[in-house]
Amino acid sequence: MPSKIDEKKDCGTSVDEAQPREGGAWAERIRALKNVPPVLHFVWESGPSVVFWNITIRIVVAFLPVGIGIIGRFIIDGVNRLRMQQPLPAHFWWLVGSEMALAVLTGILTRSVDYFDNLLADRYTHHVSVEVMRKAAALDVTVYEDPVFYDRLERARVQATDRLAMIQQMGRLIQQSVTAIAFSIVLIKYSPFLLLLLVAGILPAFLGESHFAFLTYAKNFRQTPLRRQMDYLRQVGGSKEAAKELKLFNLSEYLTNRFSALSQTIYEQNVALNRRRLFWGGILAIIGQLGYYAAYGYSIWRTIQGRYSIGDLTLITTAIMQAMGNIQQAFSTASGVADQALFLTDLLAFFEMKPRVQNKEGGFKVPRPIRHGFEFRNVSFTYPGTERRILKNFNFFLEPGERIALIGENGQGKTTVVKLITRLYDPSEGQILLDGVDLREYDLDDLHAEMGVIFQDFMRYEMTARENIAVGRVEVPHTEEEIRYAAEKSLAASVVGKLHGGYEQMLGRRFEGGVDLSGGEWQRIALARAYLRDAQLLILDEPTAALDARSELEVFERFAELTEGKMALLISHRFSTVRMADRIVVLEGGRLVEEGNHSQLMALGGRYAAMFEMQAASYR
Ligand SMILES: Nc1ncnc2c1ncn2[C@@H]1O[C@H](COP(=O)(O)OP(=O)(O)OP(=O)(O)O)[C@@H](O)[C@H]1O
Repeated sequence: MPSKIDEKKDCGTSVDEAQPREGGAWAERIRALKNVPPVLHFVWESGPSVVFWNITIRIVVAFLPVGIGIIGRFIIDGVNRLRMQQPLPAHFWWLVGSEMALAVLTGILTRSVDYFDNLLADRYTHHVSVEVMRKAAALDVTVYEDPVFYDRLERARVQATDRLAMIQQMGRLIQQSVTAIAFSIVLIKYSPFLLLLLVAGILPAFLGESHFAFLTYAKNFRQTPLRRQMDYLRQVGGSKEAAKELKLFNLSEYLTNRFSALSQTIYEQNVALNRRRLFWGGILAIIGQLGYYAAYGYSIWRTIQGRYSIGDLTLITTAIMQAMGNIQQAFSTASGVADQALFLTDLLAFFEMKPRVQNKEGGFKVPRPIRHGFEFRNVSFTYPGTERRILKNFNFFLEPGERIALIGENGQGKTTVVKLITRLYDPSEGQILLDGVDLREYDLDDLHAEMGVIFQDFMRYEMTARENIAVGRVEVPHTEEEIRYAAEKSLAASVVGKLHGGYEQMLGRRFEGGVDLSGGEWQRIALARAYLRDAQLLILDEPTAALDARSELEVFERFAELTEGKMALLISHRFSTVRMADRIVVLEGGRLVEEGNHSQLMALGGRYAAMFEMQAASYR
């Protein structure tokens, strides 16, 4: 049976997956270079002064080998003069001292470059990770149901945290280019032909390297879904939640085999590519060597002819080696940067994603108090990327001071109503009004601030008990009394009372000293969050399912007290709770089919009465 997710084509945001194809490699690579400027911008933003010093020192370091080479030439020619019975040139020992000073300086500055590289990488990782988290938070909940988005988010996360190499490469590219240019100028001074020989030798190797770097990227890109599956299997295999089922259904072996099969596929693809790279890389490297020896042979020949001195030959040899080494490295670093830039396609695409649910600039503040309440006017809704209409011309209102219970069998659209009233989604057709004004006209943050919502699948934060309650309202500081009051109301106080560390007790098992709670206990803690919010609308979506009947009754008695004068929307399958509502709304097939209070609906003898009787009978 296809899952909900399988059915989706597009979920909330336009995620156009530009799969890199092997054929379009070069065009793709050149296009990817447009990613470099925005990334440089990120790098710059992470620490302008660190970037400045990094580049400045690298440029100084880049010139040092040229200086050392040129001084070396004079030293060698000087010594050679002795052999020809001539005196040492003036300042000879100064030259030796300067060469040594430059060597020492190179050592010091190279270490400083490492220091600034690390500093910058840390800052960049921090900066981009924070931006990724902010962006992910700003996107619709819809995108989290989209596997394409997940792949992209995962790649973006890796790209945000794994770019030390890229930062170093960019710096090195500058340094290598400056050194290569400086030595090339030295060579051109002797003979342009030398430089030509070098470039001819190096170019094929560069093209080969770049091509394979792209293929590696394309391979990694294709492997992302496999890696996600592997991560999932690894996570399930080691998770606390799954441990019981894994043992009892004997699933561990099955999961391990699936993991191994995926891992093997990835391994084989990697080996195939690495073999090709080894073969072609080797051939192209030989061509490079030929270029070097041709230039070397040419200079020896000219020295024998007496056109170059021994010092010249030494300088030329150094210059050839350094120019060749640096050009080669600069090419491969540039290719590395282009490759990294391709990876960054995902990061940048992620940053460009736009949420469907937009916050209106300068939107209205939610009235305090709300006067007329919420109204669903002919609302229809289809989840993005699916065909089925979940709500069909749904009409419904919720007035101030009312407590409404929304009931219906599984999958009738109750939670969907909550998602719409909280603007996690916008209706496909029709309107939702608050005090007669479309919800979309209100400031989204302000709207959310007026709602206290606890969903069926509420979060269990692996934080202290206090923090688990306090996250209900992080916008403003709260007092100790407020936390305790919320805990009293939700019955969480008795749970906290039993904890060794009280409100400071770490919950969950992930961190040291943490203790786990039962489902019902977690639920009470989560409920306290809703109570902590000074919201005008409280929504509880089956929040008490894990509570025993007595606790649930107690929670709702308090709920009734607490919501006095506020609006409350309650979803529950327990009729003992539902009957306490001022009005009960029955949903079926995405439509409102009955509404009224308990006695009215019982008197009507319709669906509500039938469902109520069915549940009552099961208790008899
Ligand atoms: N994100 C989604 N994408 C696509 N379809 C969805 C999504 N969420 C829910 N649905 C579908 O919408 C229908 C209504 O779901 P909803 O969660 O609103 O039902 P419900 O009445 O709250 O059910 P329950 O009592 O089981 O909680 C279901 O058939 C469900 O499969």
